[in-house]
Amino acid sequence: LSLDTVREFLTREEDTIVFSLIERARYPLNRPAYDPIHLGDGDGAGPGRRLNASFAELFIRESEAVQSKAGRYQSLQEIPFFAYRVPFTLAPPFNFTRELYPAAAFVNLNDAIWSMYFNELLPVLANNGDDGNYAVTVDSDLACLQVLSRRINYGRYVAEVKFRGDQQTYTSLIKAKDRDALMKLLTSEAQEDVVKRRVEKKAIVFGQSITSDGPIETSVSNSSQANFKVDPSVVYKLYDQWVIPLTKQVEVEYLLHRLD
Ligand SMILES: C=C(O[C@@H]1C=C(C(=O)O)C=C[C@H]1O)C(=O)O
Repeated sequence: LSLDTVREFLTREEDTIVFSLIERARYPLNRPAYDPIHLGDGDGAGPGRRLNASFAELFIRESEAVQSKAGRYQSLQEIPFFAYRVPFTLAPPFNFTRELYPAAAFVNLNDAIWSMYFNELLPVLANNGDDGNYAVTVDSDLACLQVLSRRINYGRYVAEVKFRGDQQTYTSLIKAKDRDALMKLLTSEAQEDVVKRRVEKKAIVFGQSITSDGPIETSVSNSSQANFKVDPSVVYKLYDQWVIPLTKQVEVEYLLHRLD
């Protein structure tokens, strides 16, 4: 684990993030998938009874339960949005290397990622409309949520590398519980700028229609503005306002538990 290898990991996740956003943007908003479910008469639940969950939430819970049973969360890189008590895994056993400090490994911002995704990102990602394809739609939401969670909560690994690289300074700031100073120390504005410009470019390159003889666009021109499968400025904004700030928040929370 080095700063180069963790940054390589984050760079590769950008590809998955851009493609998962492209997939979600294919479908209209499909609002009923996100409304609380009302059970009808004759279902045994009483008339108009309201389940305190949406179709999207039920789908994600059930999907995660299967993946939990299959061992997805045996790797600390993966963190589910819901807690499952699954006593065994169906997967072949594997001894994952444990790079994280055990008492800090639990840190994650899945709740914040969940509400950011549904309240802020989804409304600008999907066009209004309803085509009834609820299962494939929320399956694409799950793909987005899983990769955003993995990327943002990977801040734990970034923080571990930075801690090991400057143990003395970090240790005194952690002991002083000085969040602001920790945030400042782990921030690299130059790196953030590289990340944001690169991910916007990936949205431009990955999100255009490819023809066998035409050129590949690498920037947004007036003629191409409306043609991208996901708006490159939305992807830039996603990183600028949420992905990077949340990753840094994970880093700070992890560091605050690094000496526990
Ligand atoms: C992840 C890092 O830590 C911070 C967060 C960044 C990000 O989320 O992309 C980029 C630079 C740093 O301010 C890093 O240094 O690479």
